[in-house]
Amino acid sequence: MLSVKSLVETCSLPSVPSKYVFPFKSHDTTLAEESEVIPTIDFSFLTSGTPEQKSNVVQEISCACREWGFFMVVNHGMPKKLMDDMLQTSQSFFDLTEEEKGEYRGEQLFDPIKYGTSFNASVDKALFWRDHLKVYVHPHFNAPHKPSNFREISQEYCRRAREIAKELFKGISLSLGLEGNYVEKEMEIERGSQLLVVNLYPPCPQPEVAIGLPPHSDHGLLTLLIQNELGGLQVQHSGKWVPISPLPYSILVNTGDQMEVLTNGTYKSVVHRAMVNNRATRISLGTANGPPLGKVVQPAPEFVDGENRPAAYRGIKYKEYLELQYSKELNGKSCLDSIRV
Ligand SMILES: O=C(O)CCC(=O)C(=O)O
Ligand SMILES: [Fe+2]
Repeated sequence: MLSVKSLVETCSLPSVPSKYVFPFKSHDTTLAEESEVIPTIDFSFLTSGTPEQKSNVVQEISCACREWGFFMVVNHGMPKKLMDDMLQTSQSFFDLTEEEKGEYRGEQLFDPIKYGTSFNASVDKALFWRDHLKVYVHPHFNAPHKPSNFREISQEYCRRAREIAKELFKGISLSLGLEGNYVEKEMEIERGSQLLVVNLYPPCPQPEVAIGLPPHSDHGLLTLLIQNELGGLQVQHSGKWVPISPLPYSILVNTGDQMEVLTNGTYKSVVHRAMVNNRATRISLGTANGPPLGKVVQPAPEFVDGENRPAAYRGIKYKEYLELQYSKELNGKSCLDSIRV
């Protein structure tokens, strides 16, 4: 199937082709007040703050996870140049010819490197205004061989993103009143999976009728996301859509479905979507940090209490959960709903 980038570049489209028209409902356009902003977490307090600063930031993580499931991390130590280089080499990947990128075209969910469009075009009802590159980067590192600097840059970027995720897992564990290494140990993060997802949203002639990514929650434990200067991400909060305008060089973080299952719903995954624009290409780059693919994730005993609080989800291998998500259209939290007890 034609990539959106090729569609835009080869045909001068006056309007969006009908298969890209997204069935928005009227309330889908309700935006939250501008005063609604996601919490900001100062990462440096977590790693090198005074005991008081650390305990405050753990408290802030607790509120952010309970009330939002989405927050912006600053002072995270990821070098700015590395963030710029990562976005740049990702853009260069999409700038390769379709023939060059075609090597990585595939429909198999667990292909180590997969270039494509939409989400799963064989089940998506409407197509999404989005091309993507998905690379499994941990525990086995993979990278496309073009552009030539992609391997080196993405390896360093993903390594650092994993380090940041590990510290956040510590903060999250403490915020749940557990030992700092709880999530890391329980979810075997040392050999856990990390999936790099690059989203390319070319300019769209009718941004109000198409969507980049429909409302969905992320499948993993924790997603770290960066983007170029163009907005488009919106997070669902108290029934309204909150547009996200991240500070330059901040990292957006959100809790995913595995976190909701592990904590038996204490920390929920959050629904978000990507809107498109008619000005320029937006690029976003996420790393989904999860347990090993073979790990069965189920509500942990710490969050289950007999009949007072029974397990609300059935245990399922992370790999099978990914298969389940890929077998249906991407639609809010429908995948998580299907494993609710
Ligand atoms: O493009 C964005 O801002 C969001 C991307 C996203 O939600 C995802 O890749 O799962
Ligand atoms: Fe997402």
